Amino acid sequence: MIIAVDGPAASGKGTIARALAKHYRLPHLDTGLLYRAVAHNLMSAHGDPENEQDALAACSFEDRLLDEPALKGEETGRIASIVSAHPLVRAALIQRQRNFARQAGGAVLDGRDIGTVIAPEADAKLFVTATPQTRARRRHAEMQKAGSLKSLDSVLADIRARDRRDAGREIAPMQTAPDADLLDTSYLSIDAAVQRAIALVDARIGRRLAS
Ligand SMILES: Nc1ncnc2c1ncn2[C@@H]1O[C@H](COP(=O)(O)OP(=O)(O)OP(=O)(O)O)[C@@H](O)[C@H]1O
Ligand SMILES: Nc1ccn([C@@H]2O[C@H](COP(=O)(O)O)[C@@H](O)[C@H]2O)c(=O)n1
Repeated sequence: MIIAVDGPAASGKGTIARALAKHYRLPHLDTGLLYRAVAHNLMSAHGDPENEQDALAACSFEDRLLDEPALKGEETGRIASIVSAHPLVRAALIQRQRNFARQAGGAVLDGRDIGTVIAPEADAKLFVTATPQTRARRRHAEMQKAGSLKSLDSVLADIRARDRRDAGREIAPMQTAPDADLLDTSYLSIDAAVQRAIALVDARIGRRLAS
């Protein structure tokens, strides 16, 4: 069984994807980490994220790099959203994601284009979202715990800029797959959001088995 969980920054898709993976006993891939790994390599090589060749040169890495804590930094996320707009970067990472999705027994993947590009055949697709203000508050709280002094207004501006890049790019833009279930977590606790996600996935699986 393949479950696709897409959505914008700080929407809660990773939290939900990890919970779904635990519930259905499936492996999970946060595909954002792949683009963050590219950003990390490019920054280490002092490359230009706007330069597609510099970004392509940063696409070769071992899976163990995905465990590097530095990948979760906000600047790495910002650079990731720039390099992810290059067609050659997306092409370099697509098979790695498809192989993960199509492994025996299936998987849960979260990102921006799982239900539309990586695994359009997924058995269940969720598009997780929340208001920009809610997402900024969540990201700001995360960053404060990590010692950041960045203001909430600045985090909101970053969230909006990231949304514009992710939804506005030519290739594989962030968008809701026609057959995805929308899950707005703005006014849901984590537990309520997870329970809702499980109900949506169970309903999709049930309909598929009945058809
Ligand atoms: N329903 C919720 N209510 C309150 N906080 C939430 C909820 N869902 C997630 N969070 C918190 O919001 C933050 C971002 O969640 P998460 O990492 O799952 O988002 P994401 O969409 O995967 O983000 P990104 O793609 O930017 O990494 C985390 O600190 C998480 O604990
Ligand atoms: N499937 C994906 C996943 C991510 N991206 C880009 O990477 C950036 C960082 O992702 P996070 O999930 O860690 O926020 C993100 O802003 C996207 O630009 C992508 O293009 N496709």
